[in-house]
Amino acid sequence: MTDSAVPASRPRYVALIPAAGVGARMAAGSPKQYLPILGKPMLRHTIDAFLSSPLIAHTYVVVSADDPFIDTIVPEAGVTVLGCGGATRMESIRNGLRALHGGIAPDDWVLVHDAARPGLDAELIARLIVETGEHPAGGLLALPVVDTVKRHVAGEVATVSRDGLWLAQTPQMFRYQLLTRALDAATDPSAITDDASAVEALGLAPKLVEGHPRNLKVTLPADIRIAEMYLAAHQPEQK
Ligand SMILES: Nc1ccn([C@@H]2O[C@H](COP(=O)(O)OP(=O)(O)OP(=O)(O)O)[C@@H](O)[C@H]2O)c(=O)n1
Ligand SMILES: C[C@](O)(CO)[C@H](O)COP(=O)(O)O
Repeated sequence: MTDSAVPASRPRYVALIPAAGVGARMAAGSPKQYLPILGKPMLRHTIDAFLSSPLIAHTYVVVSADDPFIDTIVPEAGVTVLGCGGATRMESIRNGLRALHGGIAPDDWVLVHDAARPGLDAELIARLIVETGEHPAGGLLALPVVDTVKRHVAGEVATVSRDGLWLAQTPQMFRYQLLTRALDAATDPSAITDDASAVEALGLAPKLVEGHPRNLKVTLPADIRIAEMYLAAHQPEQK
C-alpha cells in the first residue's frame, strides 16, 4: 500500500490518544499506560506509532489534570498534551475534542486510539486511512471473531452465531464534526463502549478495516508479556 492514495494536505488527519485511565484491571498500583513494555513506557510506544506515520499532522494526548508522569514522556514537536481527562474514556475523548475546537476544521479526520494499544504502527494507520477513504461514517480497525461465542446470563448458556461478528480495535477515525456530534448526542454512556458505537447510534455504519492481533488492548497483567512478544517480533532490524 502506498501513501499516494491519501489526499495531500487538507483535510488533515490528527491523532487523539485517551490516556487518562487508572488501569483498575491491571492493578499495577500506577496507571498502566506508564508501565514499561520492552523498557519503554507503554504510552511512549503509542505516541511513537503516530510520530512514525507521515500521514498524521499532529498528535494530542488526553491525560488527567493531576497526572504526575506525563512530563517524563512529552512534550516534543508534533505532540500536545491536554490535561482534561474525565471519569470515563468517553468523557476524556469528549473533553479532548472540545479542547481542539478552533484549532481543527470540521472536516478534518480524528483518529482516536487507546494509549493501551502500544502495538499500533504506521502500516496499520495507513491501512485504516486508505481503506476508510471518504466513507461518510468513518472507519475503524477490527478483527473478525474466530472463536465460538457463548452468552452466559443468569445460569443460561447459549452459543451466539459468530457470523458477521468483529472485535473492535482502535484507531477509530471520523471527521471532527461527526465525532463531536455523535458523542454529544450519546445519552447512555454504558452503551457507548467505543467511538464507533456513538456514530452507529446516529444510524450510520462505520467501515470495518482489518486490524492485527499485535494491536491488542493491554488490559490484564498477562497482556504485558503478549504485547512485548508482538513488539519484539516487529522491531526494525538493528544495523
Ligand atoms: N477515564 C478514562 C478511562 C480510560 N481512558 C483511556 O481509554 C483507553 C482504554 O481504556 P481502558 O483500557 O479501559 O483503560 P483503563 O480505564 O485505564 O483500564 P481499567 O478499565 O481497567 O481501569 C486507555 O488508553 C485509557 O487510558 C481515559 O482516557 N480516561
Ligand atoms: C475502544 C475499545 O478499545 C474498542 O475495543 C474498547 O471498547 C475500550 O474498552 P475499555 O473497557 O474502555 O478498555
